[in-house]
Amino acid sequence: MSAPAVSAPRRPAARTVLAVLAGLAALALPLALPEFQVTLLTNIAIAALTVVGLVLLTGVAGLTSFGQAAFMGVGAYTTAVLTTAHGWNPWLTLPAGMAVTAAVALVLGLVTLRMQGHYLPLATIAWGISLYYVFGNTPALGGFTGLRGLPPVSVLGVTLDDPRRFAYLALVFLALGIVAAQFLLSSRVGRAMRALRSGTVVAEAFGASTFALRVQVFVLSAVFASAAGWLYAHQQRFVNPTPFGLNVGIEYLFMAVLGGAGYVWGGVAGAVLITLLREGLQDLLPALLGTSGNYETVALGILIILTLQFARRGLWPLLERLVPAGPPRLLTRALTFPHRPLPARGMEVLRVEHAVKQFGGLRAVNDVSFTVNAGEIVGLIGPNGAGKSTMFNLVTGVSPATSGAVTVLGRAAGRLPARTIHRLGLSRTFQHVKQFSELSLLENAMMGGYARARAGMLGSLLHLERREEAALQQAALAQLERVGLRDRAFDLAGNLALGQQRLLEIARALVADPAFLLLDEPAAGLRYGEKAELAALLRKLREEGVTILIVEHDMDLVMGLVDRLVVMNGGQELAQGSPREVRANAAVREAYLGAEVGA
Ligand SMILES: Nc1ncnc2c1ncn2[C@@H]1O[C@H](COP(=O)(O)OP(=O)(O)OP(=O)(O)O)[C@@H](O)[C@H]1O
Repeated sequence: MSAPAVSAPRRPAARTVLAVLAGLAALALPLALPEFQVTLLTNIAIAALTVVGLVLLTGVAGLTSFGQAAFMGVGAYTTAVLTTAHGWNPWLTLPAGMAVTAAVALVLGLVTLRMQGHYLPLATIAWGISLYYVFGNTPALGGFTGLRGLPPVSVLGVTLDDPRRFAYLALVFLALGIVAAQFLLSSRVGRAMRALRSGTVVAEAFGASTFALRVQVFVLSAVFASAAGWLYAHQQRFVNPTPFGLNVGIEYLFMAVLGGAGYVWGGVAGAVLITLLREGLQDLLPALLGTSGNYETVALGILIILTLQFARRGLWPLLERLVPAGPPRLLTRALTFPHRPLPARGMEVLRVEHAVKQFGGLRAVNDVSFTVNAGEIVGLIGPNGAGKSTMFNLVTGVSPATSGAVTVLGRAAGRLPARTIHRLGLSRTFQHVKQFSELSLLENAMMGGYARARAGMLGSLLHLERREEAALQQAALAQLERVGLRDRAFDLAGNLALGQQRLLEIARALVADPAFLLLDEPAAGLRYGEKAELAALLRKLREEGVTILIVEHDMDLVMGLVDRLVVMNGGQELAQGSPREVRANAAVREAYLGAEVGA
């Protein structure tokens, strides 16, 4: 698929038309439906609001939570207590509930979000259960019988005590939640959140604090649930612990999974489907089976298993395929990012002194020392297992050296995290490409500019970072042009051949405007012509003053490109020098070069 012309005259995209129709239907439904179904519509909107928050947390950032219903409970109980016991106006208890929920989520998040793998979901189950019993066992919260007599919400003097009016309030909340979530996902913070799903390495390599991001998205999703809890409390005018228990939390997760946990509209679709199915099956199944019981829960369980089996990404991507996306739009009004001042030619950019990296009994890097000066291209070569990638990890802050010293751009890298080293001016590619295949080339490249922009989560939710975003788009397009991928900018990265994915990684690294570029086997998978273009690009970067350290096995490319070489073998430094000196070195020829590159 080639890039659609950005300036082409636009008709409204099919998806926009459908979204407008959905909006109009939502406006008409509270008036058109019988009252019982209007309440069902409100229930769907409330559930969908919670699930949209869960999509951001679970589907986008990859943090599975079974405890969202408990956060709804915090919002619901806060408004229940403040309105009934203290006479607060519900419009004041909404932000109060959000603040209390955010505080609870912050504490829980700080304690649990460092956990990896299965431990985090288990922790969410633990506090989901705990909060339920806190609600039920606290006399001031009415115990298991709950609190009643909550006042109705009023808007501009109109009391929303009628289900039809209340449905509009719930729909407005849901619409705001959907818009804010979409805004967030199309921002630099949203892209970094997506990167969290595949671990921390890429996000940290481009300057994001992954722990801070995890905490932020966790708190944000809890705040979505809190707003839903406030709605629920004022819809029912009564709260008790039952709707905030673990089984309800699990059902919200099912909604996200069924609809499509990676998609905001998938979360909404899941909430609609499960609520309607539960309602429909509750009557239908006992009639069919001739006996009463909660058979609808069994049926929904089977449906979830089938979804996990046959449509892991949920139903939304299947629906999306039916409706073509509109032409991509680029932002226009961009601010200007300042260029990073480059170190003066010849200044030391990297100093590695007696570096050792020990893995158990293995010394992957064993007493290696070398320097890289500004404006040079230095090649790090050696046979497989020589320790080159391990050395990259020491320099980039992925893992600290066991002993020895690494100084990058004037700072002792020691135990600095990768994000801090990146912000000094170092940018990198990976030996095993780390792309986000569901994002476009443009979005992938824009990730490289994370540290150049400032907007945080709040600014992104409110779309206040558009000029910064436009600047990131421009920077990304310029670098895609440089690596020859500009005309595929709107294609999905997953459609690229391996060689092109490597070029995309180089573009992403360049969007950061680096002073020091580390390339890990950039030519692997490239065709002959592409390799020549890569070499020309790297020479051009050197002319511009960028310093480059390159690990590469293609000796034709390396020998014609680099100023100096560092040769490693078995974790040790075997030789250093110009390509000519290294070619002539007998030990290097024996260990690595062999006869193929005769002196
Ligand atoms: N995290 C780790 N734990 C244990 N051993 C490791 C780890 N990372 C690397 N090693 C080992 O350290 C040695 C050096 O590996 P490294 O990947 O740095 O070599 P390399 O020169 O990059 O090789 P290649 O060219 O194949 O990528 C290998 O024996 C490897 O198995």
